Amino acid sequence: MSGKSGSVVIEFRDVGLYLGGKEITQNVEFNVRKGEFVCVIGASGCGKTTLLRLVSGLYQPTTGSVHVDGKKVDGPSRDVAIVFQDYSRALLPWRTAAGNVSLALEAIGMPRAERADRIHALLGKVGLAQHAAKYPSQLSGGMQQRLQIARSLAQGASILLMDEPFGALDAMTRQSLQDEVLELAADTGATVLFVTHDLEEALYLGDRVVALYSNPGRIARIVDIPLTRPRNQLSTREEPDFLHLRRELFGLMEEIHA
Ligand SMILES: Nc1ncnc2c1ncn2[C@@H]1O[C@H](COP(=O)(O)OP(=O)(O)OP(=O)(O)O)[C@@H](O)[C@H]1O
Repeated sequence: MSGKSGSVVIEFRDVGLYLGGKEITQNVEFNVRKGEFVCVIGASGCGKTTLLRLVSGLYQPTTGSVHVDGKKVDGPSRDVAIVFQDYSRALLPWRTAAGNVSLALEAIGMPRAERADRIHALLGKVGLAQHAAKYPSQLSGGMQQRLQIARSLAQGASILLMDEPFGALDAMTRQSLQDEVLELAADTGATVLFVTHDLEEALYLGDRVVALYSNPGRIARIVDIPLTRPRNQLSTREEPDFLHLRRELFGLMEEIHA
């Protein structure tokens, strides 16, 4: 299903950003709705990560504004979590899976007596209930990613920002993690803004794809992805709509690079 009709949760309102005297983004304007999965693509250095930093409050726009749940972003918020590519470094190695989730609950001040149930429920939600006592080094990459997501949910985040999370992985692992993320997003109702270099990954995952021009980063096109869900690594990638959109986006990226 594409074109989610929920309320708008992320709004870029004519966002411009200068850093160190350089114009990094210009006139960026788009919305992401509740539960939507939006992918951002574009050449290296075009400002994809910058958009995530603007949503997470790590950067403040020079002009325009970014809003989350109708509120102007002016710093980090618990509603928004960044899922890092380097799973192993994002988790505390000396804490078990349960301990890593507990940390987020401790941070929001949840009393100890309530924590165990909540940890169990969150680990269950991401399919790690049987691995609560394991340390991150004993978990696969996919499990570590799910643990990061459980921790994000524990902190109360309903918006996940993912920055090329599968960049360094082999094709098979990448595909299985793509499916895990889609399943988790569907199960939790999270809103996802996902940065990738990979056009086909963007098409496979997204409800919409935002393609950026470089220097400065600005929107080239926003494309709806009307492919049915759940998606399937074989059949979705063979659908005529997928192939058509792939051709269209490749053409667009060639134009952008020309
Ligand atoms: N703190 C900063 N000061 C000055 N320039 C910056 C800063 N942070 C990012 N930039 C510049 O902003 C531009 C966009 O960077 P960004 O990391 O958002 O691009 P990207 O599209 O995510 O790139 P990649 O695909 O290579 O990760 C780049 O030219 C980068 O050099």
